[in-house]
Amino acid sequence: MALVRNNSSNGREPILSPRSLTSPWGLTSPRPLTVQPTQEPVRPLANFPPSIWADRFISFSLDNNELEAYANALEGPKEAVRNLITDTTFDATAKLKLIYSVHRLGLSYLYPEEIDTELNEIFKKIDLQYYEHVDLYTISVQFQVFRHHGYKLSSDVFKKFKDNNTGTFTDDVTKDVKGMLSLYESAHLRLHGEDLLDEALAFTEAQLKRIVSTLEGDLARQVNQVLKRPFHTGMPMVEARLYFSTHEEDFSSHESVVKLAKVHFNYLQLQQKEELRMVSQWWKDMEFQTSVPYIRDRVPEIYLWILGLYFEPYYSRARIIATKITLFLVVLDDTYDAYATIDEIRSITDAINRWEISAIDQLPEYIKPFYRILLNEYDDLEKEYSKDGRAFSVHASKQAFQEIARGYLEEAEWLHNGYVATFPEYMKNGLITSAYNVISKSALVGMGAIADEEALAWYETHPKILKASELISRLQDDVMTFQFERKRGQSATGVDAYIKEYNVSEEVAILELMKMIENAWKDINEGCLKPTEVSVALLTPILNLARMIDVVYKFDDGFTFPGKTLKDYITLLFVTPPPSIENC
Ligand SMILES: CC(C)=CCC/C(C)=C/CC/C(C)=C/COP(=O)(O)OP(=O)(O)O
Ligand SMILES: [Mg+2]
Ligand SMILES: [Mg+2]
Ligand SMILES: [Mg+2]
Repeated sequence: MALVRNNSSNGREPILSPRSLTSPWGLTSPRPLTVQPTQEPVRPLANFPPSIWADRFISFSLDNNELEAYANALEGPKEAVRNLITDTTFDATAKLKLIYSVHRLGLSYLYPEEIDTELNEIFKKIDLQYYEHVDLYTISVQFQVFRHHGYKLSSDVFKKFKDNNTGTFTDDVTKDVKGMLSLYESAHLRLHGEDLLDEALAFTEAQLKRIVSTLEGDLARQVNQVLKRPFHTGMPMVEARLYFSTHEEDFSSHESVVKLAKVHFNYLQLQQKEELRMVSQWWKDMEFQTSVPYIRDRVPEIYLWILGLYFEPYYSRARIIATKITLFLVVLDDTYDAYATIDEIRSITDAINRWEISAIDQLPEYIKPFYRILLNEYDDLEKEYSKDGRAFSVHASKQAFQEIARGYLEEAEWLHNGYVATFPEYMKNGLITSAYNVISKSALVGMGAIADEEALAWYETHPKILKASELISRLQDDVMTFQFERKRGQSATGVDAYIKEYNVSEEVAILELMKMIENAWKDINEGCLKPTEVSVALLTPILNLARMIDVVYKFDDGFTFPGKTLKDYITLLFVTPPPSIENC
């Protein structure tokens, strides 16, 4: 029986034999597949670029005394900032500005109750009339700070900036760069039906682009930064570092805030470098580079992705677990998309569904080590978490992993049969292959008591906010990866399904998918407003997953080709020294 994928009937370019496969970046297949060309199947090799980091992060050596010293150094400024947040002599404007900065610096998780009490008090007394006499920048900061923390301040606060006669924003707005910048940030918190914010987003974006080259200093840096990526769609840790270096004027009058931010950056970097060392060492020890050399070798990138979900120090173990499981997903995805034959895919999927070590015999040799490691890791997790009654979370992650394998198989069957799914059919499977169900459930495993059975039951209802995050993942990835995937013979992307379903051009299909992504962001924003269905601690990773898709795929396929955005992020967080704490 020929172990060859049927790629001729899908109407796309046939996959070339490995011998003639030349990658877009000029490398020929590194695999020794040409040794027995008559017996070896034709594999859909992608020749993914290698890791840009090699073993760089393995050599890190944590000095526990240093980590402890930072932990101790955090205590003083932490209490000082708590006192600022609860200080009764601040007026509302000053208090909201402070809380805004604390949040943007990635510090609000230290004061959840205090911040909520303060905001609640101020929000109760808010009178929309008050905003009639307040400038655009101040209103925008207040709008954001309330929405960041789930308080639905009405977008009507911006109404006065529109000219009733022309229906557009007033000249005063156009002259106020800081105001526009802040309105642009605010607009990303928009909800369904907030047309004013839709308009504000388009207007401020156009205006800021028009004037950016005329600006200087911090303001120029701030505008360039926000145009690249606004805070709301960015990775919180990176946004905190950027905010610290370009918005000093916002918080420099509070010495304790400056000090806390600096020590916090230093503490977190040490902890995170150690976590990255651990997963890098594990990856090396598991010898994936030898057993599955055809995959995208992306340990720092996947660790970064998970760090994007949650950066709080107490989720250290949770990050390690979620990183490992996400790395398993990379192996699985690339095996299905860029190596295995359809028969092998069926057999691997079956083994993953059976989930028993005896199933290893049915697998092709190259995937056996992966299968063994997968089962071992989950076994270890089950043992570890049975002790405190949390094995349910491990089971949920495992089931989601089995489900995604079936989803990947479905895509492979479509491809094998030369079938382009209908759009609804594609989306049903696409939400599964978005990987965000597996990742978000796996993220719960190490989160501790907060991620209890009730939390999991909520996940199992497939809530709107999770669906939205999955949709953003699936479609933003498709929009940015479909050309590369199509060239290689894959046709299971949302772009192709949309074109087929609605008989539109590729450009129109992409625009429509981008609109769906925008709408999903509004679902996410709505899902984060009070009263929330579950605690903010459980919602935030879902919001952050959507943010990470924007980070990775806004400009290109940043995961397959990680030399731009992700390289910069990894360098900033794990290589560049944080702000020095000397003299503070
Ligand atoms: C789908 C997606 C963006 C998932 C994000 C979560 C994540 C880190 C999953 C691991 C697998 C992965 C990197 C898929 C993206 O590449 P790809 O374009 O090859 O994925 P595809 O084969 O599903 O299109
Ligand atoms: Mg893939
Ligand atoms: Mg895939
Ligand atoms: Mg893709």
